[in-house]
Amino acid sequence: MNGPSVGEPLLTIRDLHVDYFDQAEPVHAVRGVDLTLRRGETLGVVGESGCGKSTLITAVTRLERPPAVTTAGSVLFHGREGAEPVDLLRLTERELNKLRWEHIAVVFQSAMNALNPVLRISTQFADVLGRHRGLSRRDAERRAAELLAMVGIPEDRLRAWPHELSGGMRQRATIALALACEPDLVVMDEPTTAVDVVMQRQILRQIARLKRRLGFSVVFITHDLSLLIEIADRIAVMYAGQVVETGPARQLYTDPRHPYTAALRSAFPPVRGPRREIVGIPGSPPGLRTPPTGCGFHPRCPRAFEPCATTAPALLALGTAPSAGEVACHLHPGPTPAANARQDSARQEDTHAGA
Ligand SMILES: Nc1ncnc2c1ncn2[C@@H]1O[C@H](COP(=O)(O)OP(=O)(O)OP(=O)(O)O)[C@@H](O)[C@H]1O
Repeated sequence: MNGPSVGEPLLTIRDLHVDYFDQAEPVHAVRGVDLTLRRGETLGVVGESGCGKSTLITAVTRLERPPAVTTAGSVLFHGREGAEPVDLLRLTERELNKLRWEHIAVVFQSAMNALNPVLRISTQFADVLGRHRGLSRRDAERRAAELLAMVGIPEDRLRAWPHELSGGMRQRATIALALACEPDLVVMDEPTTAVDVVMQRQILRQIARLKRRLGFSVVFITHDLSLLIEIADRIAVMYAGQVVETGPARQLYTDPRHPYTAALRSAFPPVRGPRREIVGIPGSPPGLRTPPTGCGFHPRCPRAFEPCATTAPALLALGTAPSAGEVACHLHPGPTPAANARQDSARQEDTHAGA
C-alpha cells in the first residue's frame, strides 16, 4: 500500500445523521456522529444493542437499505498519496464499486450472509480477484489459496461449498475474501459473534497478525468492551445514536470518564487479569423515535444531575495531547482552552482536507 504515513486520517466522519423513515415519526438512529479513523489504526466502536453502531457503519460504507436514509453529514475517505479525499456520501454507485474491495471491505456478523451459498469458495475469490485485480481464474485460485492459508484454512477447502465449512472456517474465509484486494480499510461488524470463544480468540489473533503484515486500518464493532481492550488502539463508545466517549483503548478501560463507559466496563468480564463482579446496566437503551432530551443516558445514569435532562453535553477533548480522549458529559464540562483550540484546529484541518 502506498498511502500516506501511519497516523494520518483515513476516514473522517463529520456530523453524520441517519434516520429510518419507516413510520410517520422516523427513528433517529445516528445523531450527529463525529469520528476520525487514522491510518494503520484499529478503532473499536462499542455500545449496547440498539445504540446505532450498525446503522453508523452501513451508512459510512454506503450499504444502508431503505428505510434508512443518511440525512446529513460527510464521510471523507483520504485515499492514496496525493489523491484528494472523497466524500463517500456523494459518490455514485459506479464510483463506489471502484472503492469497494480495493479500498474498503466489510466483514459482517454472519459469514453465511457474506458468502454466496450457491458458489464454491474458489469461485467467490475468482469473482472478486477477476473483477478488481484482473486476475485469470488460475491466478485467482493461486492467490485464494495463499489468502486462505493466511487465515489457517487448508488449500483443499478451496473447492468446498460454504455450507461444507464449519462456522469458524466460514468466518475466516470471509475475512480472507475481504483482504483479497489488500484494502486500506476493513470494517468488521461483530465478526466473531457466531463462533465460540476459542475460535473467537483465534480469529482475533489472526486479524491482528494480518493487520501487522498488510497494514490496513480496522473499524471493529461490538457490544463487548472487554474484547476491544484486547484488539483496539482507540475506542469510541456509542449511546443512543451518539458518540459519548473516545480514547486510547487501555486508558478508556482503566479510567472511563463517561458513566455509560464505566457501566459497560462493569458489565463485561475482563478477558485477562483479576476477576471482578459483573454488574449489568439497569434498564435498556432508549427508543430513538423520540430520544431523551439532554444527555441520552440521563434516564439510566447513576450520576445524573440537574443539567443532564435538559442540555445535551458536547463531545469535548479531555486534554491537549493529540492522543487525548473526548467525552460528552456534564460531569466533565471544562476542557482546557488549549484543548478546545486543539479540537477546533483539528476540525478545521479535516474540513480543509475535504475542501
Ligand atoms: N430497519 C429498521 N427500521 C427501523 N428502525 C431500525 C431499523 N434498523 C435499526 N433500527 C433502529 O435503529 C436504532 C439503531 O439500531 P442499530 O441496529 O444500528 O444498533 P446497534 O447498536 O448496531 O445494535 P445491534 O448490536 O443489535 O446491531 C435502534 O433503535 C433500532 O431499533
